[in-house]
Amino acid sequence: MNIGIIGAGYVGLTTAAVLAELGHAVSCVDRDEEKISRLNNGVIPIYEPGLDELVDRHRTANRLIFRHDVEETVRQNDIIMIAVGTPSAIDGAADLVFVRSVLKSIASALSDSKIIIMKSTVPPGTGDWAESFLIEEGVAKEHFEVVSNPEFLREGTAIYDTFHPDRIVIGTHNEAAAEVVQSLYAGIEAKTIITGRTEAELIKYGSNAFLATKLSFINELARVCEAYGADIMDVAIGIGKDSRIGEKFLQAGIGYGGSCLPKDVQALMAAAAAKNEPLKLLQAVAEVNDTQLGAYVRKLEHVLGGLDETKHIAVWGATFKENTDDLRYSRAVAIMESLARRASTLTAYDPLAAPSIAGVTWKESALAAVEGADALVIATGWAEFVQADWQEVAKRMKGSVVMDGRNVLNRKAIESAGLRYVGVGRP
Ligand SMILES: NC(=O)C1=CN([C@@H]2O[C@H](COP(=O)(O)OP(=O)(O)OC[C@H]3O[C@@H](n4cnc5c(N)ncnc54)[C@H](O)[C@@H]3O)[C@@H](O)[C@H]2O)C=CC1
Ligand SMILES: O=C(O)[C@H]1O[C@H](OP(=O)(O)OP(=O)(O)OC[C@H]2O[C@@H](n3ccc(=O)[nH]c3=O)[C@H](O)[C@@H]2O)[C@H](O)[C@@H](O)[C@@H]1O
Repeated sequence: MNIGIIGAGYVGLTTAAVLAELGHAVSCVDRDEEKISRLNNGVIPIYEPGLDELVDRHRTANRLIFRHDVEETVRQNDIIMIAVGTPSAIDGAADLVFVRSVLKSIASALSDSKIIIMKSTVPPGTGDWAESFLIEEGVAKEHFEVVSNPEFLREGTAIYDTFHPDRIVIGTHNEAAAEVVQSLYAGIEAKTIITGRTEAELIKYGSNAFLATKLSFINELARVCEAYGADIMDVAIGIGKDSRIGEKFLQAGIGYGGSCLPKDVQALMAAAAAKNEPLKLLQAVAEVNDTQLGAYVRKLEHVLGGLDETKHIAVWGATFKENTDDLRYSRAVAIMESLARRASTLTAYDPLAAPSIAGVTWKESALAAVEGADALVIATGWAEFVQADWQEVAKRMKGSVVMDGRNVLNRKAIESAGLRYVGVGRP
């Protein structure tokens, strides 16, 4: 099938590459001309394991093309997939400015029958609104069908997740359109859920909100463990073994970040509030996440006997999690901003990113960053940090405190190097 994907970000690029691999002819369009010209020169603008190889193979075989003319892409393809960003507006609601602008382009170019797939995460009711919007813009109803088809991939494992989804959700009551969308994914083994458009939109928000809830729950329980001298890692294993709860997403840490969980929690709260249904539970989920980092900084302060201009802190990790170069709502960046205001020296290292943060000096390696440090904070769970040479770290540090903000390190290896291990919610 011919598919035009609008938006060459994490979701657009991954979906484009996977659909090309499944045998479709894919055009991926972005209004960012520089991004498109880089893509046409074989430069992938994001770090996502496996994406470059897949894109390169299909681009050179002409199954995947990159362009910046949205209207022309709409004219030439039967299926249009919207994968543009839906960031938070000031009040936390999803800002649909990019979606609206894409719909305008679609309206100006649409003349024959199209299926318009909403891949972007959008609030409940957006599909209905998009349909009305296109009709108001003069498009005949019989010329299009808006279908919700939310995305559940995680950054860092996006290709694997897209080939092996837990489920494919298709939101439309139009059976023919549902069949076409389902056929796009032929070759992927997954349960397909065909439901209403608004239900599909809420499945996406509900899933991210539930994941965030699980994380704030375990992070709050980690505080209780800390107060009672118990180990949250053991407690999480014991809880997760109940198959009704599940073991995943119970890793306590300095809080969740990234471009989606924080924004989608806020957007669902805003959508609910707009219908006079305030979500108290999600309010608490966000609050726990917002305060998790402060609790950890206070712990560092306590362990060091004060956090002042005499202290040199090293931080490993800048991205919001490992295996990505994405810095959006990174808790690692937030911890650096907080520490830089108080410590005398802050040195940092990340394998992929070095954002400009006042007071932070970036080093070329993990070991260089710990030179002379009183304490080391692990803010992102990169494998390189987990496998660090702790004897060498101990030699280079001035102090001995290793703060594991992701509970990923091997405590024994650290302690046998003479260092002091401090996890989250661990004695
Ligand atoms: N990043 C992720 O892991 C996931 C994201 N999502 C959702 O997917 C959507 C996209 O997210 P990302 O890929 O992270 O976004 P992104 O910000 O990485 O990329 C969006 C792209 O859309 C382009 N764009 C914006 N307006 C345009 C227009 N009018 N015409 C053409 N191109 C336009 C931008 O230039 C940008 O390259 C969001 O709604 C997000 O919530 C869903 C699942 C996973
Ligand atoms: O809508 C989205 O964009 C995506 O949001 C998340 O994916 P992602 O943001 O890529 O990353 P996650 O793996 O969910 O991690 C989010 C944050 O939670 C943290 N986390 C995750 C798991 C855990 O056990 N503990 C924990 O602190 C991570 O370090 C990270 O900061 C969801 O997991 C995806 O299913 C969803 O498609």
